[in-house]
Amino acid sequence: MNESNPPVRVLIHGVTGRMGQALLRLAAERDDIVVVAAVSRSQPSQRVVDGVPHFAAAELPGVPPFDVAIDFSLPQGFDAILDLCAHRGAALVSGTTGLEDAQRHALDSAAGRIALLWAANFSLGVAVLSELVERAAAALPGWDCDIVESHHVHKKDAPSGTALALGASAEQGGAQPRYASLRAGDIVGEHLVQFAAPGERIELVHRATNRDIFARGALHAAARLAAKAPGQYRLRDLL
Ligand SMILES: NC(=O)C1=CN([C@@H]2O[C@H](COP(=O)(O)OP(=O)(O)OC[C@H]3O[C@@H](n4cnc5c(N)ncnc54)[C@H](OP(=O)(O)O)[C@@H]3O)[C@@H](O)[C@H]2O)C=CC1
Ligand SMILES: O=C(O)C1=N[C@H](C(=O)O)C[C@H](O)C1
Repeated sequence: MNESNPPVRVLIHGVTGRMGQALLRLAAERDDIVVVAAVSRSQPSQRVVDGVPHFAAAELPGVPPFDVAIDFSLPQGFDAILDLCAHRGAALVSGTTGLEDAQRHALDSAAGRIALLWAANFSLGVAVLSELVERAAAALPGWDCDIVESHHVHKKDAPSGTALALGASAEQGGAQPRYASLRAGDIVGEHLVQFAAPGERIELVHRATNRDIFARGALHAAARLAAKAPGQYRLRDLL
């Protein structure tokens, strides 16, 4: 880090969650990012943790200045962080899944004012899988296409955001995907895309075994997005 590039000031939204905790831990290892605020739905048990001020969702309007928010919360929390970023002119990286259509439209319109990246999955492996799925679908017209996703028992939305994004890639290639969801134990995230025809089957699988991969991808994107002009960006634009 040289003196002309001060660290990007980050707000973590959903800090008490599985992803929020990984983001906080991994952000501390980087010198291009400084976490200036951390927000959860409920009142924090400690006001400052390791030098980072913590806030409840109701206190969001009063958080200190930040360059980019990283949001891994729930759909109920999404509107408030999008509004705050738009109001403050700050960038937003969001991985929150299960958003309503109206929330996706709000993202599209906010892109006129701020730099935005929403991605259903921040792993490099899923980005590559997505391209493979589109190619396979295009090469296998008329084959059955089924997407099976498995996650931990605490996950609320189904099908997962990643399954729906892989389904969109399959549709791009001409397939008509069906979905199945499993919730079991502590599975971090598995996605199987199966193409089947009489007498043969192709299976493309991604298995995430550690959610640090998602957190690293989101932190990397946030560090780059902070300097971007308003607009909607894809993960691959920021690699
Ligand atoms: N795109 C990707 O690569 C990935 C996306 N995800 C998605 O990220 C999201 C979070 O996942 P995970 O960490 O497992 O979830 P958790 O349930 O563990 O954490 C949710 C977090 O959001 C907070 N929260 C809930 N409601 C609100 C609200 N109204 N306002 C502000 N904060 C709120 C919770 O606070 P409190 O503790 O106070 O309730 C908590 O900090 C999910 O949508 C999941 O699907 C997950 C992994 C990867
Ligand atoms: O909730 C999770 O855990 C995950 N959610 C994302 C999704 O809905 O696809 C990404 C990953 O699979 C983990």
